[in-house]
Amino acid sequence: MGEQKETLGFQAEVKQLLNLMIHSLYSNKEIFLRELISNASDACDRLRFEALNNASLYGDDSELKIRVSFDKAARTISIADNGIGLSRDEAVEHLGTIAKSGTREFFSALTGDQAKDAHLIGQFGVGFYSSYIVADKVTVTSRRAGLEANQAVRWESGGEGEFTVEMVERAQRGTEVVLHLREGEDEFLSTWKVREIIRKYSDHITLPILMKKETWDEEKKEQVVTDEDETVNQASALWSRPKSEVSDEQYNEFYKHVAHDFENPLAHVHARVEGKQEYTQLLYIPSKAPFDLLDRGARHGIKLYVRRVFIMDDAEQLMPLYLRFVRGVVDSNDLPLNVSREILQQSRDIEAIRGGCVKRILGLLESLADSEDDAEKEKYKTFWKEFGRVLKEGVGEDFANKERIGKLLRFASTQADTPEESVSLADYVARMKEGQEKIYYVTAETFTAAKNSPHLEIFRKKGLEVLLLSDRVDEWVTSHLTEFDGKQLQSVAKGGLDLGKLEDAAEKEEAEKAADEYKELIEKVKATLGEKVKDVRVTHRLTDSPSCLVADEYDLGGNLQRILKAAGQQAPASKPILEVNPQHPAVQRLKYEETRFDDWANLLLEQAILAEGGALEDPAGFVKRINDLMLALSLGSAGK
Ligand SMILES: Nc1ncnc2c1ncn2[C@@H]1O[C@H](COP(=O)(O)OP(=O)(O)OP(=O)(O)O)[C@@H](O)[C@H]1O
Repeated sequence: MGEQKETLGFQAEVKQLLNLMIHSLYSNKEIFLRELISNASDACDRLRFEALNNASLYGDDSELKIRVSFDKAARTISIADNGIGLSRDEAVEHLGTIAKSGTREFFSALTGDQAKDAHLIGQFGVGFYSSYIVADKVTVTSRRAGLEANQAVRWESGGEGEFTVEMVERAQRGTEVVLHLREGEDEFLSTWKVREIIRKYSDHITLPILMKKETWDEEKKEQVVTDEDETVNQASALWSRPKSEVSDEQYNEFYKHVAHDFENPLAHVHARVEGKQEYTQLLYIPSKAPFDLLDRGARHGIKLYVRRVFIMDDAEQLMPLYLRFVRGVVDSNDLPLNVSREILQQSRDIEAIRGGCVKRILGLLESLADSEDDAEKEKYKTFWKEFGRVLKEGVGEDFANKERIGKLLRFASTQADTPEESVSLADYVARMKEGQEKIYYVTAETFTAAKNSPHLEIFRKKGLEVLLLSDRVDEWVTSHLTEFDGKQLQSVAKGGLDLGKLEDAAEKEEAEKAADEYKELIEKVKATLGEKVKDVRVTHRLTDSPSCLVADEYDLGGNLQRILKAAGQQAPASKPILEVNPQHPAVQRLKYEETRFDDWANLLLEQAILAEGGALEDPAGFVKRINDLMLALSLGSAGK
């Protein structure tokens, strides 16, 4: 003991968040209670988990509960739990900083527009700091499980940049958060009001939430608080109730608790599985992607319970990475209570449960995607916009479900020519032309680059649809999903273009003639470009552009090579094939060019590289060539 009260500063982000939160969330102020009860419940869950290996942490107090009370005279409301508690250092760390993944993204997404920012804050997680919406001072007194009574901590702050901490005595383990209400917030000093809020937002909490009972005092002619406890919530695990007894609102509130989200989920599935493995699953798809969606190391959202006892958060073995956005609860009847992460990793039972969860989620997505109902269909669109990029990873990750995932994919295509990803592979196949055997796609770094790719010219001319892929992960998708519904997926920028039955005899003949006629020129270009290309040939793909690059059938495409390079990975160097268009005047005149043949040949290559979004090895050389040629042309015309 004897440690002096210390004053410390909040991390800059906390100050900013507090400010924003008080203003943007005021219209929703009662949620502070939900957040504090949620934290109290998490703290009890954490204690139960640590106590699995160290039962002495319970001391003589093993009935976990949450108590909400208020003091009218002092104008305070208090939320107390006998969970894991906080040590001094933990209080300083957890209640003074934000240590979440996605923090940077969150702050850079803020707009200054209150309505929009309220949304973002909700998505980011409001938690403990939401106390300051209604309080102008918050006092947290806490004793970590396992520490002595004199090792408790008192944290206090007016939420304006600084907080104090000091060591104090506390008889019981756990945390009490006392809110000193702001002027005008007296509505929270009513049993009736507080009970209503708890029932609305926190009914699903599995621990009892206790309040003192109130009765009517005849003499005083008013409600008085008695000494008797009553449990305000149902305090039974929501997922263990039959579906018919759970309302949509209850499902939604439970979601907000498990997912630490502010908004309603997009959809949920609730099922009891019987048979070899018995378990209950209540799984949700959020309506918004979290800030750290693309971070494959970010935390997962499934809580594991065994026979209603909380075992762990973030049970990554229960969901594959490509479904890392799913939130919810799995409650097993068969796993041992002392199951650890290590055991989970090798458990066959877990594998079966995980397989069941994946099927359930894919089924839920299919039901949205295939629904006749417009609202459900709209949900699938929202889902795809938020999480499509991640679901795509599944094509390579989950071999067993590859086909099902394939059906759920949505792409942009030349059909609408807009960036909106709305075309399924089944839609594409249904629209395939008579005689078309393959599903064609192009990959590029951006939608615009894909849409304007010279490789599409012949496809546009013939009215053949091409999928326009511009996500990085699309390269991964197409390398794993090589077939759909018996049709091969074919890059329009790879290999020799064989349009098969789509080409008529006259076109074939003309192409052969051109190849013959240009043989000599092609050889000359090839000799000029030397090591820069793998081959040069006459194209079938172009109608307007003079040249384009293609990758050999089994080589990496240009886009993939650039992605790998940007990611600092060693890509096997493969050289492109240059295809030139004999219909183009620039190619035709090359037949007669002598003095500047080298410049022209290089330009054919360089513009093809630029058109597909590549970088030139010698940009200065390119600029010089362009200028020389422009000069030569203008001199030529001036001389006329
Ligand atoms: N009642 C409590 N008992 C023990 N620790 C607590 C309690 N309340 C908060 N904490 C600690 O403070 C941390 C910060 O809480 P806060 O509510 O700000 O964020 P969070 O619960 O981690 O996430 P979110 O913001 O998404 O709710 C918690 O992660 C926890 O470690």
